[in-house]
Amino acid sequence: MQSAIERVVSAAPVVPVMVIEKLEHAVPLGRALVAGGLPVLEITLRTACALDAIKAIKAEVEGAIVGAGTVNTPADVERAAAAGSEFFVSPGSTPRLIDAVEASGIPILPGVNSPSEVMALMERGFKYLKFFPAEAAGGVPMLKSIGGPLPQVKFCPTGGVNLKNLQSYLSLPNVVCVGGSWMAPVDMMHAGDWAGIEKLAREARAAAEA
Ligand SMILES: O=C(O)C(=O)C[C@H](O)[C@H](O)COP(=O)(O)O
Repeated sequence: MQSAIERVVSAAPVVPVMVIEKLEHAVPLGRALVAGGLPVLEITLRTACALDAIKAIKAEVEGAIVGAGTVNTPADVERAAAAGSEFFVSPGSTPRLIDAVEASGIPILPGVNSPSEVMALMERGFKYLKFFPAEAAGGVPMLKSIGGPLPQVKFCPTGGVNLKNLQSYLSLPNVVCVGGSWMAPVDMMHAGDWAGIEKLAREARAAAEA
């Protein structure tokens, strides 16, 4: 399972967190992000059309690696798996959630923001975790501190990450990629500004590789 999530977190340095309000936005949004160099897509289960959006992007967006975010309960695991999610992301982690994910056979990036939470998941064999909410939970200094005693765990910081601070996270030895919603703004989706979203994705990728 950890090699499966490793494939996901290694595929792109920045993971767009997508809140899709209209199903017809899903495919053009996915295409814009992939064209901008961000193939790993996290579709949050926060909206009514999220599961259909996952299905549509998987069927129609070439090159996308499609995952579900906001996977909070065993029921979420079941419906996100049925929609064809290739990976899951959760804001936090509970034993019941992790049991359900393990039974599904689909890899997850579970959310944590404290050493005890990291250690609980290390006991279960996890090496890749989401650090959430990254900025509010201590940001770069917190990840540096966790990396002292627990260097074997790698993180995808998400929550308050943006074009300005992403390099400070990616330069840490225990950060493998970052996530964020800034390159998929809801107002640009409603305006159908897919070229603008592709440009934001391209900028994010370039900043991550600078
Ligand atoms: O929806 C989820 O499952 C989450 O866990 C939260 C998201 O990862 C953050 O909301 C993204 O944060 P921003 O980039 O600051 O918007």
